Amino acid sequence: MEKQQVLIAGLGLIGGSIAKAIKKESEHYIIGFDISENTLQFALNQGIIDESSTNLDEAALKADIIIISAPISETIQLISQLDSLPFTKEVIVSDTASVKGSVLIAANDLTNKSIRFIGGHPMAGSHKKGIEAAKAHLFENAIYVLSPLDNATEKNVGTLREVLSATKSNFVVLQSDEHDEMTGVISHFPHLIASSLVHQARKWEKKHSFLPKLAAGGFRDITRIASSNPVMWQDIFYHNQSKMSAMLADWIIEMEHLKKLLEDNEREEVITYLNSAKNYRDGLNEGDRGAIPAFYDVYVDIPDQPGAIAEVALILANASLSIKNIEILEVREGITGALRLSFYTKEAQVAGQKVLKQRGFETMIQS
Ligand SMILES: NC(=O)C1=CN([C@@H]2O[C@H](COP(=O)(O)OP(=O)(O)OC[C@H]3O[C@@H](n4cnc5c(N)ncnc54)[C@H](O)[C@@H]3O)[C@@H](O)[C@H]2O)C=CC1
Ligand SMILES: O=C(O)C(=O)Cc1ccc(O)cc1
Repeated sequence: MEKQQVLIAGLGLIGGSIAKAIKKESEHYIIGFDISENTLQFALNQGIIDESSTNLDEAALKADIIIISAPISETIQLISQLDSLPFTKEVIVSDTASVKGSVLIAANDLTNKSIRFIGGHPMAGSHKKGIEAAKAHLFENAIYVLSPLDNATEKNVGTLREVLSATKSNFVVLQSDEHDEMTGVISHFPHLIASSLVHQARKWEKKHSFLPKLAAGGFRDITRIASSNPVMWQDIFYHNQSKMSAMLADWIIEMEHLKKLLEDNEREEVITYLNSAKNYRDGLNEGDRGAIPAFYDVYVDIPDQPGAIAEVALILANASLSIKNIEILEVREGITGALRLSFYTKEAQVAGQKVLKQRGFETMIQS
């Protein structure tokens, strides 16, 4: 395709990662815009962008594609700023905000005939923020949601997809309402619960000062996301308020039900409850279950000694098996610890377990 002038407005974790991926995989020209001078300087110095701009209007008029990757409330304001610009050609405008409803309402209000709006949301991230944390491979194999408005043609969507193909993500088209409901269930609401669990532990620590030392893998797993950027998550809850509030109401009913089961000593019913949750979660591993990522994990026991992790990594590398994620679980001094290795496919998971077993490692796949 023809070389595109891509403007990325907001060069933090997400904008920076998209810029890095496009720069790495294509010849497109990237202009960066951000309110932070330091961010722009960093992006230029690191070769993440070709040109920096502190004037959105000037930069936008040069662009074929504009990707706004600022906080949600800022994104809405930047979209409306574009409306008054005298574009001389068609321009594709997209965003990366975690909530699509309020962004698409703002985009729907645009009167500028040159703008073709395609909402976007790459479904991957990290607990870090800012350009320093940006990674070209952040969205590899992740879902990338696109929500085109009526003014965007198939060709516009194709052009945007082609430029974003550098991220190596998998595109799905969703309407904003279904997007906000689904991300509410699998991303936004769990975040709220994770933070509330941390608060609960903190309250109980007043009675039991030893409590944090008891916090084992389970507590850490379920509260990991509570360590993410609080300002961003507040913005997400605010913009997805109606869905979040409905989910909280649902959750409170569910908790009342559980409370009653426990108070009435309904042991069989509790087993049934836990079993059906286990079966559903385990089923998420199988095959292609849409926007829910599969978990192809292998647990490996390792001795707590220098070189143990390197040995596991080397065995997998020699078998040409790529690891999506590697996590150290519960390594305590002098005793066996465990690694959780996440693979991209079921085949790689099985092959990974096999080679590690052959080399004498204790392994497990959760079933
Ligand atoms: N962090 C994550 O895990 C994910 C975040 N998102 C969404 O992507 C968007 C960006 O998030 P992050 O990159 O994580 O945030 P970030 O905090 O790392 O970066 C935001 C960047 O936007 C800049 N900025 C703020 N106001 C601006 C304005 N008015 N004009 C230009 N630049 C401005 C900031 O200086 C910063 O460089 C948010 O809307 C978020 O909901 C989407 C997927 C994952
Ligand atoms: O919370 C999650 O699911 C993440 O792991 C990262 C993330 C955060 C925000 C998004 O909009 C999309 C993905």
